[in-house]
Amino acid sequence: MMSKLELITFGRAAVDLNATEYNRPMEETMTFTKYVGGSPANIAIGTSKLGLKVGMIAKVSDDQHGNFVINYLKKSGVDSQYIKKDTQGRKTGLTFTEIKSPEECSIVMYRENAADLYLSVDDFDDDYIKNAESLLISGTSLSQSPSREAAFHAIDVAKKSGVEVIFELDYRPYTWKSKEEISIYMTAVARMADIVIGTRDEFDIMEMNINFDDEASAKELLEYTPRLIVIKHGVKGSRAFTKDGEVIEGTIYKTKVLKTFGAGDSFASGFIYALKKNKSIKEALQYGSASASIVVSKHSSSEAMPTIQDIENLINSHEG
Ligand SMILES: Nc1ncnc2c1ncn2[C@@H]1O[C@H](COP(=O)(O)OP(=O)(O)O)[C@@H](O)[C@H]1O
Ligand SMILES: O=C(O)C[C@@H](O)[C@H](O)C(=O)COP(=O)(O)O
Repeated sequence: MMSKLELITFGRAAVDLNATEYNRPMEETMTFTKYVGGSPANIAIGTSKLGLKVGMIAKVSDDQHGNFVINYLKKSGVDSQYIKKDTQGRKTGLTFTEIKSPEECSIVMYRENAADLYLSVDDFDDDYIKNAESLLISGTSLSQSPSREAAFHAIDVAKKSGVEVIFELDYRPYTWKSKEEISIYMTAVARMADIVIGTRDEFDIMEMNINFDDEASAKELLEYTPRLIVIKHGVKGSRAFTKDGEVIEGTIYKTKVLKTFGAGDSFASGFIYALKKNKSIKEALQYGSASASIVVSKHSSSEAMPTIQDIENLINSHEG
């Protein structure tokens, strides 16, 4: 029997096509390099590379792109038995990235009829979740049915079995129908989760621009299930808030930035790994930040994920 999974990520496994030529708009970019992408897939790869036992629940296209994603996840050590192939011809999502300058990056997602949003409750076995330590849900999987119901079911199974639920807000402005819908579903899951991670902008979207303030956002959620809220602020770092009123500041490791995307998924990977290894929240923020610093200096969001040695070398080189 397989040993217990420490983490299952749920949702999008897709393809990133990152501009090979930097410092130009997408209109003028002629070549792209292909990587596995999709926030939950990136986090599965990142945490697996750090040494956690990780599985993923996802749905990809039944074609060469789906094969590429599954093969890469397997090669990265991610248990892929519940990465299903869509039987109705739906496609693996594609993300094209533009690197105009290290500070000016953007992404264009092709997600019409994306296979991951058709992940359904029939695509996985409840026991798979029951036997894991943690389940990571990405906000995008809530944007459309049947993936939305599948996510709520997965959370329900996790909660009934004492499996920790981590919610990565992962807001993408695709496939949602209205601001109210985003807020309703994201808030419902955030209130049920044990740990919530998101950028300040993502909290603003979830809250429909009510708080604009980390303390207020954290206070509101900490009255429900969550024990830990992490609010990220890009180059300004991050802040963690605990149920017993602790506020922990996370700083950044300055680096030569190649592109800005990938920071969130690598941060989550380092942060979750450190928590699993019983590091303090302060240390977990350092691991997340070091991991992100390494990934923003490289070309991809998945292949660039650091090893534990890379992260600890970076942290140690700044000690004192
Ligand atoms: N330019 C950067 N240089 C070094 N670290 C960065 C940089 N941008 C982000 N990070 C790190 O990555 C974390 C997450 O970045 P952020 O941009 O807030 O998330 P997201 O990528 O999800 O939008 C930050 O809290 C910080 O630790
Ligand atoms: O999540 C996606 O589908 C796209 C990602 O694979 C892409 O690399 C990206 O945008 C990463 O973003 P971030 O980690 O949230 O900065």
